[in-house]
Amino acid sequence: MSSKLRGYDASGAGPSDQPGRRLSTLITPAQLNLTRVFEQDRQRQLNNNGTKAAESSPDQTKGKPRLLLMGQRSIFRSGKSSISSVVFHKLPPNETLFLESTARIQKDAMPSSFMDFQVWDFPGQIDIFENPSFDIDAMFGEIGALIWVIDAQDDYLEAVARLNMTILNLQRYYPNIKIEVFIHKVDGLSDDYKLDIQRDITIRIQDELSDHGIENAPVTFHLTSIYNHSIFEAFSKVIQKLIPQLGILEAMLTNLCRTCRFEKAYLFDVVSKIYIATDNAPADMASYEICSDYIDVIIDITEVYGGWPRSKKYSEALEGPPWNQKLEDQVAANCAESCMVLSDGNRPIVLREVDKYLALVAIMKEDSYDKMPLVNMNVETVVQGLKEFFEITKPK
Ligand SMILES: Nc1nc2c(ncn2[C@@H]2O[C@H](COP(=O)(O)OP(=O)(O)OP(=O)(O)O)[C@@H](O)[C@H]2O)c(=O)[nH]1
Repeated sequence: MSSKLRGYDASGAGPSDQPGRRLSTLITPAQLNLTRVFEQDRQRQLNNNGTKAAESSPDQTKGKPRLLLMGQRSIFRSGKSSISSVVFHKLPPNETLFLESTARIQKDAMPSSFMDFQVWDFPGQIDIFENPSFDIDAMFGEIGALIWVIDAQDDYLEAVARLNMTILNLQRYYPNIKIEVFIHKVDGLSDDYKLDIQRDITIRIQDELSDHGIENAPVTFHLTSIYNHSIFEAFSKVIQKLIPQLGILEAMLTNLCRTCRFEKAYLFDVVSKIYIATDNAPADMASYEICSDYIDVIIDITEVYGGWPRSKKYSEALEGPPWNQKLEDQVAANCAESCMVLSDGNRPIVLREVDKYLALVAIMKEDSYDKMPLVNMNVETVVQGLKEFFEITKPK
């Protein structure tokens, strides 16, 4: 894995003048274009949300996208707290059996995530539209998405009716809010039954909305369970909608896959294992699972072996002859990278940290392992590009 590949052009044209570093001082046309498009988008969003909402939101939450987890009231618990605990706090799924019912709104900031968003978990028994003490503007003014959780193993008619009411209320004042319906706890249901339920719920919601003259409301449906990767997949899709200029990220990964002959590449938020972008090849659950499990392996190994303090003497020995180089110059990446060959189908899998939150994970094609130096060069260039992308688009 060691190399001195930095400073080479990914096209293979030969050494370049350290593109990553040069770009940080000179602004390229691509950077200028991205900055301009991003600013236009931000301005449009501000206008859409209205200034009143922005003014009334509490300071500490300002500018941070917010995911609201809501679901049906009654004694049946749809699984909102379980979802948040499994995805964002690494709680093993079977330990959610011991979670207590949520009594108050739980506001959970995600400082160790790439986007610094918040997750608000609403108690099932609260109906915010019936309760005048809730400041609806503050709640929905800067919202990223509303996630409505329906328990598929229970009678869902009441949950669907309440969701319909919520959508109708929101559509009047906040037509741009994205509503993500998680048809949850689908583990243990047959594939046919899952699809039947999804179809039934979709029709009920669309019929109700069109009865009220609302067509094309931004409502999306996901089949989820905490007992498999479907919940991460669903959250990935939700988060992707919040990323400005996602298309640019996807184009970068698609190009990377083409030049390096990767089967699939994902950009992961390491802590939550949500993927925030992928290339344009059709998504498939199996490759996502392999890549996400690989992140777990790397994290476990890092916890055991990584980041340990080396004594000065030991470091000097490593940096001395025959290498005569600083440790950080002896590896391609300062932070972390790793590669391992999967035994099934001889497909190597490669992981490269982008920064402390993000990692690029890709599955290579069967015969591409011998092209590793070229692959490293291309990956390094894309990583520099990603860093610049997030520098330009980070909230100001
Ligand atoms: N089979 C199955 N059970 C689940 C799943 N997700 C959550 N559960 C179970 O559902 C029960 C209720 O979960 P909670 O997360 O507390 O539900 P909640 O919606 O937050 O409930 P309130 O806090 O009362 O609003 C727990 O016993 C979980 O183990 C799932 O995907 N599949």
